[in-house]
Amino acid sequence: MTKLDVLAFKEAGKRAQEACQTIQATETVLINALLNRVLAEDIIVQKNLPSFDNSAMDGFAFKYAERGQTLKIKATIFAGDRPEAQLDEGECYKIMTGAQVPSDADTIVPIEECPSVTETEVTIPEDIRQGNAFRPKGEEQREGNVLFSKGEFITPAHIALLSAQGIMAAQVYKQLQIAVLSTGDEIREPWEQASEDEIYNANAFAITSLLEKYGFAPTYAGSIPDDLDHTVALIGKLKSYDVVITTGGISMGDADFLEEAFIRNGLEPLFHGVNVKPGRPTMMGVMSDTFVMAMPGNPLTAMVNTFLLSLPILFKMQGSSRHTHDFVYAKNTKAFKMRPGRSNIVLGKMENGEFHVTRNNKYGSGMLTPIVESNALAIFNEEISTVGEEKVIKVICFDTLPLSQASTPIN
Ligand SMILES: Nc1nc2c(c(=O)[nH]1)N[C@H]1C(S)=C(S)[C@@H](COP(=O)(O)OP(=O)(O)OC[C@H]3O[C@@H](n4cnc5c(N)ncnc54)[C@H](O)[C@@H]3O)O[C@H]1N2
Ligand code: MOO
Repeated sequence: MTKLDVLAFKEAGKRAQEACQTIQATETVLINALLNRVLAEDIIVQKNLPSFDNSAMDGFAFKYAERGQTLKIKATIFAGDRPEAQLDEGECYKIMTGAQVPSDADTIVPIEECPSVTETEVTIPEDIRQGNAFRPKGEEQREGNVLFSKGEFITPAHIALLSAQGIMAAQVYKQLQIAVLSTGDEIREPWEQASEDEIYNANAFAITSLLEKYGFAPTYAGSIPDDLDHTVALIGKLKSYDVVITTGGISMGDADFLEEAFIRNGLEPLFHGVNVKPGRPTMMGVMSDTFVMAMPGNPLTAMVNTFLLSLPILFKMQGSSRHTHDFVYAKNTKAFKMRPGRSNIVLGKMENGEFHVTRNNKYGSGMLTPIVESNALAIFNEEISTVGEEKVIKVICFDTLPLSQASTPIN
C-alpha cells in the first residue's frame, strides 16, 4: 500500500468542479413540485407587476396639484373595481388598498394623515409627496423582461413570483441519479440488531438526508461487505447513476480496497488524498458517465466533507449557475489552535453574529455529536495554527445554500 498523494483542499475542489458534467436532461414540473429544483429555461415576464396602477394604502386618491385643499369625495373605489376617470376640479376618490387608481389621480393620502374627513369631503395635507402611495403599473416587473434565468435554484420566493405571474409549470433539469453506499463488515442497518462488536450505519442516512435537504433525491443502494470481488461486481451495477457516493474503505487499512474496485470498473481518479483535516483519505474520480465521490468512513468526516466538498459539485452537476458556498464574516469569541501544514475544517456555532468554536476544536472524526452542537464551520489555510479571540473570520453556515457565484470561503 502506497502513501496517499495528497492534494491541497482548494485544488481538490477546483479539479472536481472542472471534471464534473452538468446534467442535460430536462423535464416540465408543476409549480407544487418546483421547490429546490434548478431552472433549465429562462422565465419571461408574462404580466406586468403590478398590471394596473393601484393604491398602496386605504385613503384618498387626488391630483397632486390640489394638495392642501378640501376636496369632495366623488366615488369610492374597492379592489377589483374597474373605475373610469371622472374627477372634476376640487374632487377626489376614496380608495382601498390594492384598488385601481384612475388616470386622473396621481397621489394617495392614507386616511389617518388627513386633517379632517367627513362622509362627503376630505382635507388633503399640504406636505405630501407627489405619487405618494401610488403603485404604478409595471413598477416591479415589465412584460418581456427576464424574470429568472436558466440555472437559478428555485426557492419559495421564486415560487411566489411564478404564481404571481400565473405560471403553472417550468422546465427544470432532471434530478441527478445519486447512489449512496456504505462499506464495512462491521456495519448494521438501524433496523437490524447490532451487537457490541458492530456499529449502526450512520453515514448512509446522514448523507441521504443532507442531500435531500438541498433538493436532491439520492437512493441508498446498500452496504458493501469487505470483499473485493463482491465490491467490484456491485460497483459495476451502479454505472447508470450520475453520481455514486460511498463512505469508508478508502484509507490505508487492509480492508480498504474501494479504490481498487472502482479502478477495475474503469475509474479515472481525479485525486485520492486531500490535505485537509478531517477528510484526508477522500477520493474523487470519473467512471464512464458516473462521478464518484468516495468519502472517508469516519462519520464526522463523511458528513462535513459531503457538505463542504461534495455539495458544490452536485449543485454544478444539477445545473445550478451558483454553486459555491457563500460565507459570512464573524467575530471569533474564544481563541483556538489547530495543527498547521494542512487545511483545517473547524466546527462552531454562529450565535448573534459571533463564532463559538465547538469543544475548543478538540473532538474526534469518529464522533457525530460535535456536528449536532454546531451550525457552521470555518476552513483555514495550511499555514494557520491559531485563531485569536476577536479575530474576524469567514464562516460557512450549514443552513445556507451554496448559491454564491465565486466566493472564497477559506481563511
Ligand atoms: N494508516 C492510516 N490510517 C488511517 C488514515 C491514514 O491516512 N493512514 N486516515 C485516517 C482517516 S483521516 C480517516 S477519516 C479514516 C477513514 O478511513 P476509511 O475511509 O477507510 O474508513 P473505514 O476505515 O472504513 O472506517 C473508518 C471508521 O468509520 C466507521 N464507519 C464506516 N462506515 C460507517 C457508517 N456507514 N456509519 C457509521 N460509521 C462508519 C468505521 O467503523 C470506522 O470506525 O482512516 C484513518 N486511518
Ligand atoms: O478524515 Mo479523517 O477523519 O481526517 O480524521
